[in-house]
Amino acid sequence: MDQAPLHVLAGALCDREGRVLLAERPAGKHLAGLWEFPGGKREPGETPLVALARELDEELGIALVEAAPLIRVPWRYHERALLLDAWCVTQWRGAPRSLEGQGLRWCLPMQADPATLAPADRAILQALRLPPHYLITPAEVLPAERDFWFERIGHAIEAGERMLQLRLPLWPRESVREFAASLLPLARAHAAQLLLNADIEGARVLGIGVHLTGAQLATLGERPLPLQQIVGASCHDAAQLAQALRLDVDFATLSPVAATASHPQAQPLGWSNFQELAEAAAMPVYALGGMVPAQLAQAQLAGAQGVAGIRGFWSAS
Ligand SMILES: Nc1nc2c([nH]c(=O)n2[C@H]2C[C@H](O)[C@@H](COP(=O)(O)OP(=O)(O)OP(=O)(O)O)O2)c(=O)[nH]1
Repeated sequence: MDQAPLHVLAGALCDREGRVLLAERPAGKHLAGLWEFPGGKREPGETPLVALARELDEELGIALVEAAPLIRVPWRYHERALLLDAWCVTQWRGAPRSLEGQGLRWCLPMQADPATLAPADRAILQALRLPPHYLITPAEVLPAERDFWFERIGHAIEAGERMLQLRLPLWPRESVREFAASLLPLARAHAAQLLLNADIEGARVLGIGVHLTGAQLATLGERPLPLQQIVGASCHDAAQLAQALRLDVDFATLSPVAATASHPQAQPLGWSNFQELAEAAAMPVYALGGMVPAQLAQAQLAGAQGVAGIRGFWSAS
């Protein structure tokens, strides 16, 4: 019989400049030489926060003051199953120093190289990088409405939205690419991510992200873009989330959480099914379907990275 997974705490110390502290796993330990977030195994009788505070004290000589849950990543390294429980540590006392001879370095999450991290930490890095909102354009937008939507998306980016999917099924593919290219300078100036729906080749050429459809998930054999370009995937059940993980995507949307006008025939998941699926997925998951930005706190309580949406979001931004 499988043993219960090892419960491992990981603390992402976030400083005022938005940098996080990475530690090198010491020689002789499992995954030696790879970078990780400081932490370690929970001991019997400890709560997660007590275990995290102890590890941060032992490894870095700091006292934990404030931390919030970030993501829980179920992972398996050969025979070793673990639950990597990552917290965002926003306040501590003392200056972190290497007490176990481990290398330490501060870096912005966008500048960390995922290939140098312990494999399970890629999901933590994505959770640090990805924003709480994911906006998707309404499917019925016509090519004739281009200028209106150019302005609308521009306003959303200027208002602070950081990730947008261009899903424009009524437009010729070339027009969507041209539209994305024209939005890119503004998006880059604000560090906002643009994703094309399904158009892997367009995303490759433009150097932007792609959001994979369920049909693409089923047929692709590997991640379609380099790690520097973001890849999302539309999922509706555990099998699709598992396939998204095999393809090494950066995040998934899981839908429909609630009844939604765009997919009236789909059976809503509800928050409890959403939570079960999101917690079993080793990647950030956005709640999609009938969502409005005001549901962010509820979605995060259910283990979501954030909320994604079409109608409820454009009216708000
Ligand atoms: N601490 C930590 N461990 C991680 C991360 N990512 C990741 O895959 N792991 C794995 C590596 C190990 O298999 C396991 C944690 O073990 P550990 O060796 O750090 O635990 P510990 O500090 O209690 O060490 P020890 O005294 O038992 O040697 O989790 C991470 O970001 N932080």
